[in-house]
Amino acid sequence: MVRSKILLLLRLPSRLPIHPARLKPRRTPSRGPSCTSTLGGRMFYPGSDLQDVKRLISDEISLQAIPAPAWISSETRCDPRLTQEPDHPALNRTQSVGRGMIATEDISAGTCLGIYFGKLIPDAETASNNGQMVFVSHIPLPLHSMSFADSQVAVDAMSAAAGVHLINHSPDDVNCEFVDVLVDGLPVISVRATANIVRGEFLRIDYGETYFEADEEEHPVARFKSLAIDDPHYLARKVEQFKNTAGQAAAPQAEDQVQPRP
Ligand SMILES: C[S@@+](CC[C@H](N)C(=O)[O-])C[C@H]1O[C@@H](n2cnc3c(N)ncnc32)[C@H](O)[C@@H]1O
Repeated sequence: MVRSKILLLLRLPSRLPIHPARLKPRRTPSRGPSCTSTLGGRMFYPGSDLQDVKRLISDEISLQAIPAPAWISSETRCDPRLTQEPDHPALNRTQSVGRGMIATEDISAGTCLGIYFGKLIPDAETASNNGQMVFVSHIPLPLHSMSFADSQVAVDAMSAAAGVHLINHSPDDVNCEFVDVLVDGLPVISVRATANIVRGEFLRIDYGETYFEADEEEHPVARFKSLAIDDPHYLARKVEQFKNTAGQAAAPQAEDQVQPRP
């Protein structure tokens, strides 16, 4: 069975079924676009070589094959009905969990929402440095990585403006999940909707039980819809956030909640 796992710059999540080690940042030269596999005319894994891909699609790994979605060659490699929100509130509204991904239209359960796109990192690099993951991107930005547990080949998700690597964590009440699939014969880590998602709803995915360590607190994330700046509730929410920051407790407002799905 192939298991997905997520790795973050500077820290490996110990909650997911992956190496319980920390990701050490290390800049190494890119190996260049030697992979000949393409999707939509673009290099699928620009930093990988063909051997990496062949190993991943060996007989040892059997993955469900899905047709290439229309958005596969887009910059974000995700459903165009998803967009980045710069400020995903935590449930108590005094904190934000950073950027998040949000649906701009209703999306049905089962939809492939995007793929975890990036460079393949081969065994030698993932296993190096006493089992600690190696950060192989030449881009000095915080990157997110996922890997196929059985293959030990990781993917550095390059920081596109938006993409499924920006989906925030929720321990329960998720509306999507990680799934390993083959797209046009290439193994990818995809994100699939597990429920009907309504317009304006934040995506919520389970990173796993041991992702958050002492240095980073896990917050229940809001199921709130994002509010447009001209929404009558927008200003009220900002005022409430300001008050909360000043130390006054406030409970979530019912009108902001996404309606329960059937
Ligand atoms: C895969 S990134 C998600 C995108 C991220 N919010 C950003 O702006 O880049 C994972 C990081 O988002 C933040 N995050 C996501 N969900 C969270 C949650 N429920 N509680 C606290 N932090 C969360 C944490 O900083 C975590 O390390």
